[in-house]
Amino acid sequence: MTLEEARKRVNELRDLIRYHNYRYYVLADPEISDAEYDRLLRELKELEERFPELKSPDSPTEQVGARPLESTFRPVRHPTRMYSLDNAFSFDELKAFEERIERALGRKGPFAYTVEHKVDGLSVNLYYEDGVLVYGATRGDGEVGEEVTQNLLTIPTIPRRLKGVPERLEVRGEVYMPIEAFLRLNEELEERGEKVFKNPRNAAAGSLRQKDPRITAKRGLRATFYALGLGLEESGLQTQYELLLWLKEKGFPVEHGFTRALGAEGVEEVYQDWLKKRRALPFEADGVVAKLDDLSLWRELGYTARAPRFAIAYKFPAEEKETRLLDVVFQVGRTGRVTPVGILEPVFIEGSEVSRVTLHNESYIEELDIRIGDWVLVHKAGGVIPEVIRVLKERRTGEERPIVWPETCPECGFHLVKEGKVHRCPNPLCPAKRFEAIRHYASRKAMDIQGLGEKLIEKLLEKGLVKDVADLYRLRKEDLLGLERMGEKSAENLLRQIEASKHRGLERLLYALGLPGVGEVLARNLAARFQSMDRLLEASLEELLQVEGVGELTARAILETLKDPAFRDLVRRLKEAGVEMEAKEKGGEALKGLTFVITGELSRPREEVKALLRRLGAKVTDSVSRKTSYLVVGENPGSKLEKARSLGVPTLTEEELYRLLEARTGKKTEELV
Ligand SMILES: NC(=O)c1ccc[n+]([C@@H]2O[C@H](COP(=O)([O-])OP(=O)(O)OC[C@H]3O[C@@H](n4cnc5c(N)ncnc54)[C@H](O)[C@@H]3O)[C@@H](O)[C@H]2O)c1
Ligand SMILES: [Zn+2]
Repeated sequence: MTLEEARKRVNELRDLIRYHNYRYYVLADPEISDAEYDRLLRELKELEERFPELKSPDSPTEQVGARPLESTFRPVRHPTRMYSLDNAFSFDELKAFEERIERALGRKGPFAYTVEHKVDGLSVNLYYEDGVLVYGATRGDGEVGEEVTQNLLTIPTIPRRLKGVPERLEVRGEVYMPIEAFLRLNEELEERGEKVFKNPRNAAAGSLRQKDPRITAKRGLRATFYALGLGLEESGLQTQYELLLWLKEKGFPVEHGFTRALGAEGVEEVYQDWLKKRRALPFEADGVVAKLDDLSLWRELGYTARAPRFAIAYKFPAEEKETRLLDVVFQVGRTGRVTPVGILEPVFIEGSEVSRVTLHNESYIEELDIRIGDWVLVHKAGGVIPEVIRVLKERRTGEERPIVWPETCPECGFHLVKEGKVHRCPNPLCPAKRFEAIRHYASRKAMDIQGLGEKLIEKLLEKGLVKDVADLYRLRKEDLLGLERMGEKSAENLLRQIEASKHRGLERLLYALGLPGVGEVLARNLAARFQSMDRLLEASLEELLQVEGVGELTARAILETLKDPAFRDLVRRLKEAGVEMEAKEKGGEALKGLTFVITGELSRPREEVKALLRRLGAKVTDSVSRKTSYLVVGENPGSKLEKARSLGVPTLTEEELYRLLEARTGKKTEELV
């Protein structure tokens, strides 16, 4: 390659990468996979190394993320710069990283590292002064980010006040969307026929940068922290390991798995171990991060324009394979929604065969512009979920056929109804709905009826022994013995399992009944709020909206189901069968961990309010301190108000207090006192 050719390619690559940076960082809507992006960046890096005269400080290889655009958010300059991380994709590259360190320090390894999960989210910087959170911001281009304090404050685990910390402190970490919340959000979007998010990282970025923090609040974001900016020196910490423990002690959520390892070999061992356990994580991890443990070495090594020299991201494999879309079948789910599923020519990806891939909904198909017969690029999102990255349109022959939605339900033949971009089977007795409903009800995280597998459910439905989940409780041994391959013993076992499932509690029952949009977490939140099925059946839209994690759409859909006579009948029959309908976790501690102080006159006797707060698990004290969670301010407040203001303690009017109680307990204040 001549210099001129290299120059041309370098310019092309820079343009391309800048475009993808914009899609990824600014729009949170990438067009290509991370692996494809990484390949472009790598090619650029290699060219710049081969032709140093082409290096330039404004090359994407020298930059972090992207400078935020003019937007609704206030730009903030970070007190100290934020960086990205260099990557290693193999053990050899990891060793090369350690060798670079050896050369730079003029000392032989192996060195001690702290190894952490590389949580796939977006980095944020929290800035505290005198222990009080002043603002939180995104990384942006490392120098200037966007202030997103209100949105960050919807994450309940982010501490607002700290004790015993340096006067000026920056705490850095990752905001992410747990996989469960991500799947729920996408299901909600699918139900609405809207565009789904490609992965939890984009969903997190899109959710954190919402104009309306109330929307952010419904998205269930979480955060984990792992670094300090300002304040690191003053903290007196010696190692990264200590730093993580320190963060934890100060009240920050810290991803728990972190560990120490010696040398590249030690890091490799942790990596292999975590790679195996990756599927069990509640969040998506795209690799591990190894950081030199000894912080004094950080000072010696310093940073490149883009990344620290003392740390490396060792990425998990992200295999991508080309294959063909052979056909599309249509599946009917519990809610009757029809989901297109792509049938692929089987390919092996990261250890298992992939032959089916969800195509989500009509919007998704339109956007991908995918046709039957197309060549597609496929990977496993998060190492688990097969996903089409892109259609290889350049390989089209003209023989490809558009995907045609069926007019009728593939299971029962009912005419499908179309609501916006969502196709639905309106038949309440559709067998697909029944099968799915029973399978879900019996599943491990729901009522956990072991032994009630798919084959058996099919047989029970075929023989007409059950029509819905309530019928499970009417099964007798004779019924079961009449089934193929069902012995005395397994029949008895199954009946015992069914019996045991009566006592799982409201939390599990709500999940098991498959209320629209209600996953495990939401089921628990609903149970905590309403405590009993009877209370939930009477819930209003407003009450539902107050439950953490319930969005407008979910609330409406839940309400509709609760009012549905068929649902009510099902609940009645389950109750008659002896299925428990009370929450296992009692809501008596709705205010646990909070400390209140009251000033001024309230509309109720102060003692009554105090007693109420205490009954709900809160502490009530007489003077305002940094420990106070809220100062309740009545008429003619005293000096406590000033004190609270000077300490940055949040205040509540009486009205606001009652709203808080209602939100936490799901009960009107009148019902509580
Ligand atoms: N698909 C696309 O079009 C596209 C475009 C731009 C970027 N990307 C992806 O984004 C990556 C670059 O993004 P980046 O600059 O945020 O870097 P990165 O994600 O490769 O790694 C750096 C980041 O990791 C995060 N991190 C997570 N856990 C951490 C821990 N325990 N310790 C320290 N940091 C931790 C931090 O946010 C840090 O900034 C690329 O490698 C690419 O995969 C994709
Ligand atoms: Zn049907």
